[in-house]
Amino acid sequence: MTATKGLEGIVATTSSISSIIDGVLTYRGIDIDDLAEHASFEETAYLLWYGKLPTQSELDGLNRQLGEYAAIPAQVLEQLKLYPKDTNSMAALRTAVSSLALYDPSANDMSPEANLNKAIKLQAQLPTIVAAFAHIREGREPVAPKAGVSIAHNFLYMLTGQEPDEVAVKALDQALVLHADHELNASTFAARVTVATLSDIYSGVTSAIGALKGPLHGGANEAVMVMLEEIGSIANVESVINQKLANREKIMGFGHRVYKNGDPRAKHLQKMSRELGKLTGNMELYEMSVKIEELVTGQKGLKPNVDFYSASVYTTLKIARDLFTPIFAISRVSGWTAHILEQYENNRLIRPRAEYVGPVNQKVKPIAERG
Ligand SMILES: CC(=O)SCCNC(=O)CCNC(=O)[C@H](O)C(C)(C)COP(=O)(O)OP(=O)(O)OC[C@H]1O[C@@H](n2cnc3c(N)ncnc32)[C@H](O)[C@@H]1OP(=O)(O)O
Ligand SMILES: O=C([O-])CC(=O)C(=O)O
Repeated sequence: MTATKGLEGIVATTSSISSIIDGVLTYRGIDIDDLAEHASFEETAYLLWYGKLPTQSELDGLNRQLGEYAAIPAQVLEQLKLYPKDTNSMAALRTAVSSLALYDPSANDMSPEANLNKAIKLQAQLPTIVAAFAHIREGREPVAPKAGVSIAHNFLYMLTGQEPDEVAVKALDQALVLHADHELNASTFAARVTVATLSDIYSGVTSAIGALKGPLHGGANEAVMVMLEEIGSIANVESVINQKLANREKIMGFGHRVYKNGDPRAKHLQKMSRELGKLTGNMELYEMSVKIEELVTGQKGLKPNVDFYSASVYTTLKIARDLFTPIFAISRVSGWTAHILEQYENNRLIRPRAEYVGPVNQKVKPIAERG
């Protein structure tokens, strides 16, 4: 038995949800480039759950459900008010999602219909939790969700209490499409491992949020913004990045376990970052990002991943840095839940082996003789 560090190259399951083949990402066989240009996030979520794009009446039905479920239980809202105000926003989301299960009478109903319904509920409720926490930690009352608008629109509305402009809604909607699923990434794997014990969907999504939080995965989008802030201005990019590379520090938002020739999602986010910069008359974050890319790709051959340009996109949309990873979760919960449903459909416990490298033939010494 020989271990493969980080399970690199190990094929751990079959799946018909998303694929990465020769650097091309598809959801249910549709190229991400096509979806990013022509599908809304709600259509994309439907595609992930049901395996096909919705007709207009199916989409209307899903939107109605999302609207009905968007309010979170009053108890969860009250609990959010008890969290320390400086709670990490992903920790708050993880805890709140876990507690949603306590107030859902169908939490342990394992029928496929109940699980699909809970997937839609989770999709509807995550944005409400994230926006509510953003207000509560500042001592403000949360803004209640409204029905009849898209998830992107509703989220921006709940965050600011004002009607968002169309450009911002469109940009966020496209970012949500791009982040919705990604084969067997770490958080999706965590979700599948959890539910493969036949634990409930809330446990699976709670595990996934915990895995997404780390800076080697979803947490990288926030870490990219920390780096951009540390650099401060375009004049400092070269010296700071060269120093980091010389120190063999990781440059956040670069590199990928699967893509070695570039992440197909990054170009969409780069374009969005450029267009939003132009529209707002402030191109500095975009220009700094392009310069960083030139240096890192030039010197290390590493390409930007999905997290790199999303940092400048969200900042230009005036979203607080520590909400970037929760926004990733708002999108990825569609993929996590699609994978959870797929795991339940054809389940087997996920239980790999470990290659033992510790001491052998040890004995229990009397306590007085232990060093
Ligand atoms: C949504 C997402 O999860 S996308 C990924 C988000 N994460 C990040 O952006 C964090 C920065 N990137 C990384 O840490 C890595 O590239 C990962 C975690 C994404 C992939 O990691 P792995 O496949 O395990 O690659 P690994 O860490 O082994 O890197 C291979 C080599 O490239 C280097 N490398 C990889 N990424 C980077 C980076 N961002 N900056 C500098 N060097 C890097 C490593 O130091 C290593 O060099 P070495 O062989 O000289 O030691
Ligand atoms: O697939 C991965 O390893 C990470 C990633 O890009 C994602 O989850 O979107």
